Amino acid sequence: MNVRAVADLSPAERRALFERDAGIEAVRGDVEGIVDRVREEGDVAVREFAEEFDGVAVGNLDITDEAARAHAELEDADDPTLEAIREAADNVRTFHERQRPEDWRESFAGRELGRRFRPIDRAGAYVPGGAAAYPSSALMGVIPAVVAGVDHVSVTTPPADDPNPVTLAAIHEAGADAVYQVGGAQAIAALAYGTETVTTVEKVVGPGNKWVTAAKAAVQGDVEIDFLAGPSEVLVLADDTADPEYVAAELLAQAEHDPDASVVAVTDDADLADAVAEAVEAGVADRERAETVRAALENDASGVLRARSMSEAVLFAEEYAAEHLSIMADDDEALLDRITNAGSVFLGPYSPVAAGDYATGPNHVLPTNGGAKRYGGLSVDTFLRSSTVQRLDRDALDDLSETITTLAEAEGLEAHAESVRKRLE
Ligand SMILES: NC(=O)c1ccc[n+]([C@@H]2O[C@H](COP(=O)([O-])OP(=O)(O)OC[C@H]3O[C@@H](n4cnc5c(N)ncnc54)[C@H](O)[C@@H]3O)[C@@H](O)[C@H]2O)c1
Ligand SMILES: N[C@H](CO)Cc1c[nH]c[nH+]1
Ligand SMILES: [Zn+2]
Repeated sequence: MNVRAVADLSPAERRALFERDAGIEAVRGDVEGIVDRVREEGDVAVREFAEEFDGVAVGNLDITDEAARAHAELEDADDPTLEAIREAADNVRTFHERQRPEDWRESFAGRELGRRFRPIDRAGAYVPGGAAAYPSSALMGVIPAVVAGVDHVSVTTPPADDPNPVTLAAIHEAGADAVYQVGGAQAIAALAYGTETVTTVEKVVGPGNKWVTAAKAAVQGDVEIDFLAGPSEVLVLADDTADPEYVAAELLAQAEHDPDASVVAVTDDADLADAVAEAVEAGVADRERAETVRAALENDASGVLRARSMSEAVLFAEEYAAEHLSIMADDDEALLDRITNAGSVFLGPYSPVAAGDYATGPNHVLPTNGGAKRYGGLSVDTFLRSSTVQRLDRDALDDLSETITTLAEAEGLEAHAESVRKRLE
């Protein structure tokens, strides 16, 4: 990786970093074709796409019972992976239970006003599983829905000749009601529009590669979605106290997700920048998934950057609006105070992003492509809708009547004004 100065970035380089789209735009047309076919042809199209993109001749699309069996088998074998899933699930559940909002009512001046929160009925969570298996994403997608009280949670995950038992067990442990072996854009379309086998849902959530993410953008409007959670990203904001090996480890970790992943380090220390670039190079060689890692590192949206000051580095981080922001610096809290745009922030040398990816409890389904400027990650709120409640006594209506009727008349809506006057006659 070569080191570039933030101040010397060309307009095209800045665009690649700040308007990164992880290849999603390029597959939009293909994805629309996939979505349309699933909408029109249902299971037939889903099976054809499974053959074409996953190389699997799918038997039964519904694998809910297989997930329960995989879970029971790991349990019978006292499998340590199931133990890890359970501990992670407990932490995710605990963190999300704190997010459940309380209904409230307040009375004053004869007005009783309030807000109530109710879960949606049916949610669908995509659990990725193309190049790697993602049992952790099953916990992150399903548990918040269960905590919110969603009545029916479906999961789709890519098909395989030998489905990953750990992913299936995690989906079951998380509390999914139905599991379908469908991957990619076709899975998102199946959840959005329904097929003979896959039940339609009210909201589709979850992360995935560029095809999954483009499909969520395509169905948005016909069905609710959480937000776009595409190929992973990390931005490390580091000063001269950071260990270059730790910074490099963060870049390598998120780079192994996808050739379209974006990984960046920005620092005011020129020596650190050089050392990070060197450590990344040394770390790519001979590793598993080296091709994926190399492609992600060479991405136009990745790089090691030198800033003239930590203030310039912070401004860069604000504009970048990373999915994951790791701050390894002496006064990390002071830097954090100046940051508003980030999906999840990891403070200090002992808080690797992997801790949040798997085990601490906060959700790892987070906005990519700068979405952190506009919304936060998956949470219990994602699965709730609110309604407001109001009750007025006669005096309270009388007190407000002038305001109501004046505004109604200003809008030319006489029947609105009349509905108030009638009650006060
Ligand atoms: N942002 C987040 O919160 C977050 C969280 C976890 C994972 N992720 C991301 O999820 C992604 C997982 O990607 P993955 O590929 O391993 O699994 P995936 O399940 O997202 O994608 C696999 C599917 O892609 C489809 N596909 C593959 N090649 C295709 C082609 N040429 N045309 C059409 N469709 C095709 C197939 O249908 C396959 O089932 C990674 O990008 C990872 O970074 C993001
Ligand atoms: N880093 C991913 C979110 O972008 C989540 C994940 C799952 N497994 C490992 N990592
Ligand atoms: Zn990760």
